[in-house]
Amino acid sequence: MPGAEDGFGPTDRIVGSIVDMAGVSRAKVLPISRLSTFVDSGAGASPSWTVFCVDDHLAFTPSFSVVGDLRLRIDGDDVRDLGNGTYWAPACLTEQDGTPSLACTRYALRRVTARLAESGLTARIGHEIEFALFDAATTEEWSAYGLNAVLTQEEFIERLLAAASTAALPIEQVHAEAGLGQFEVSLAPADPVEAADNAVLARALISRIARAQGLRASFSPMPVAGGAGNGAHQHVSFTEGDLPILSGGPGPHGLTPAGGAAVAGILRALPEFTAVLAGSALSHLRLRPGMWSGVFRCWGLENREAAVRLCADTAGNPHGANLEIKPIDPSANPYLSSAAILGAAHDGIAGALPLPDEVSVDPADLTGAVDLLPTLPSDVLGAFESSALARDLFGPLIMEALAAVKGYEHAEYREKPVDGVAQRFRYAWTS
Ligand SMILES: NC(=O)CC[C@H](N)C(=O)O
Repeated sequence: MPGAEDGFGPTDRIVGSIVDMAGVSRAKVLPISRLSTFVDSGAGASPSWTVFCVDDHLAFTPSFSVVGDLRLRIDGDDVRDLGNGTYWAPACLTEQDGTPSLACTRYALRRVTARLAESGLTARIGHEIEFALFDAATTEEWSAYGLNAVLTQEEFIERLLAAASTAALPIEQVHAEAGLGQFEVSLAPADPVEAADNAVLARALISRIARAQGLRASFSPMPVAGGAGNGAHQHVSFTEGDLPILSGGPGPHGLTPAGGAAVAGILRALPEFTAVLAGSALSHLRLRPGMWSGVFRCWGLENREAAVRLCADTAGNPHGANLEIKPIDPSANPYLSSAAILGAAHDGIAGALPLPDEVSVDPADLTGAVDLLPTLPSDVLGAFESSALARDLFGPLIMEALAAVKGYEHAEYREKPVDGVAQRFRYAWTS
C-alpha cells in the first residue's frame, strides 16, 4: 500500500477518468493509499455514465439505464504526477469481474490497434490540442501566431511546460492560433492508446493551469459563435513491418500502394464517422469552408482545407510522413476518433482501394467539385447509424450509446440560437 515510505502524503490522491460519448472526461478520486484497489477492483460507475450528454442529461437506451454496475480500473504503470498531490491515470471501463466492458472506448481503440497488428501494421498518432484562453489580457495583445500573444501568456506556457515535464507529457510545440486567445499545443507521436491518453492529460493540465492563473480554457469546437473553431487534429502514420507506408513508394509524394489505400479508406469513411469526429451540436459551426477544419472530403500535400493533409517525408518533418486528419474537433472522444480513423485506413488497405486524385488548390476554388462532409443532423446521424464499418469497429453497445447521445444533443440544441448554445457549452469540454 503506498504511504509515507513511498514519499506520499496523507492527502495525496489518485484520479482515474474515462471519456464519455459526449467527449466529456468523468472521474473518480481515491486516496493514494487505495491505489491497488483502483487497479485490482476498480471504482464503481453506473452504466449510465456511458449515456451522459454534454448537458449531463442521461440519454437512456435499452442497454444503458439505472440498473447494473461497472468499474473504472486503472493500470499502475499509467499513473502520472499532476503535482500538488494529485496523481492521474486513464481508466478503462470493466465489468465487476474485471472483464472489459463492451462500452469501453479505450478498449475499442485497443481492439482496432490489435486488428492492425494482425495485418502487420503499426500506427502512431500525434494529437494537436487547440483551446482558447479567456481573460482580459488575451484580448488586448493578440495576433495570430503572434510573438505578442505567446509573450503575454508566457507564465501560462512556463507553468504548462513545467507540469508537462512532471507528468511526462511529451509537448513538442506551443503557438498562438488564429482566434483571439487561441493556442495550439502539439504532442509527440505515440502508440494510439497512449497518444489518446496524452490528449486527455494535456487537456487536464491546460485546464488546471488556466484556472490556477485566473484564466479559463475552452476546448469547445466553437467557443464564441462567429469566432475561430477549435480543432483536435490527429497526425497519423503507419509502418508495415519496419517500413513506413506513407513514404518511399512509387505513388504521389512517395506514397506506397498501401499508403494510398489508407488515404482512400479514410476519405471513404469520413461521412459515416462525422458523428464520431465532429458530432456535437456546435461542431457544424466549425466544419465550414475557410475555417481550416478540413470540411472538404479530399486529400492534398500540405493542403490545409483538405480533410486529409499529407505531410511528406522531408527534413522539415522529423517524425517522417504522416496524414493530418483535420475534421476532428475536441468534442470527439479521442479513443473513438482514433479507432475510427485507424479502422477506416485499415479497411482501405484491406480492400486495396485506389488513391483518389489529389487536390492541390483551395478546394473552394473548384466550385462544387469536391464534396463537403455532412453537417445536417439527419445526414450525420443517419450515415453513422447505417455504417457497417462503425458497427464492426465499435460493436453494438458503443453504437447504441453514441447514437443516443448525439441524437439527443442535436434534437435539443441544433434549432436554438447559436450564440446561447456556444456560451452555454464554452467550458463543457474543459477538464
Ligand atoms: N492552423 C490550423 O490548422 C487551424 C485549425 C482550426 N482552428 C480548426 O478548427 O481546425
